[in-house]
Amino acid sequence: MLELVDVKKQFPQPGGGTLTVLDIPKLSIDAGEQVVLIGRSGGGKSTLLHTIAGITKADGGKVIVNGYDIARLSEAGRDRFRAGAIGYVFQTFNLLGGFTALENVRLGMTFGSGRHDIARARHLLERVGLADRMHYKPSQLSVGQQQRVAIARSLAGRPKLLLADEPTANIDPANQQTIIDLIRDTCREEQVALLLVTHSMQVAEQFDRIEKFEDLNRAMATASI
Ligand SMILES: Nc1ncnc2c1ncn2[C@@H]1O[C@H](COP(=O)(O)OP(=O)(O)OP(=O)(O)O)[C@@H](O)[C@H]1O
Repeated sequence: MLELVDVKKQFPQPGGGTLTVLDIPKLSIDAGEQVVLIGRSGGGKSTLLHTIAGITKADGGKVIVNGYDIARLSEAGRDRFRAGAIGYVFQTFNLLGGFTALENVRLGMTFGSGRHDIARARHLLERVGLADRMHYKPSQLSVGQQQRVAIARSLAGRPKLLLADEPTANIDPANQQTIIDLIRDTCREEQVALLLVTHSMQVAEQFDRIEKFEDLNRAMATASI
């Protein structure tokens, strides 16, 4: 369902020169598989997730999601493809502050199917335990509840792949495991493949497949001037 081949990404640096952040010969994830990615801070894990999602365009190589090489698509094409095939859970949730939980989840469907499936939005919010908070805005929700809305939104467009970038980084320890369980269980139920980045070994050890970023990536973020 996901296959990366010789994916490269460089960034021009503010002080001059270029930083090679990604040089990944190969990474594959099967349909419905759950993979955890660990690695040192600043190594390029978020850049990898952005590249898989098509938020960032790879400089070279293939990023094949569901049979399509998104590295060959235009920015608009990547945006459309992402909306229909990929869910994303951000560290900082990225909810729209002016909209309720239900509206945020419905907006997650807009680009994918072009339809607002209100029943599905409600179902997802019920699934993440927010049946009684659907009409609350993000500022009226706890941080953990906001992340639950973000999880519901990420699945709204019926993605085949969910990318979760340190989804518990801003959650208090007592609620971290609940969020991890929620992501893993809903992915299983919806047969969504999962690639989850974490700094927590306690979280990583729960996965059958642990990938170390340093083993995947030849670049190791060394600057060349
Ligand atoms: N748009 C950009 N322009 C220039 N450099 C960038 C850009 N985006 C990321 N970088 C650099 O790429 C490197 C990798 O960043 P990235 O955010 O992918 O790391 P990370 O592994 O996700 O880190 P963390 O675990 O701390 O979140 C960093 O050194 C960062 O400064």
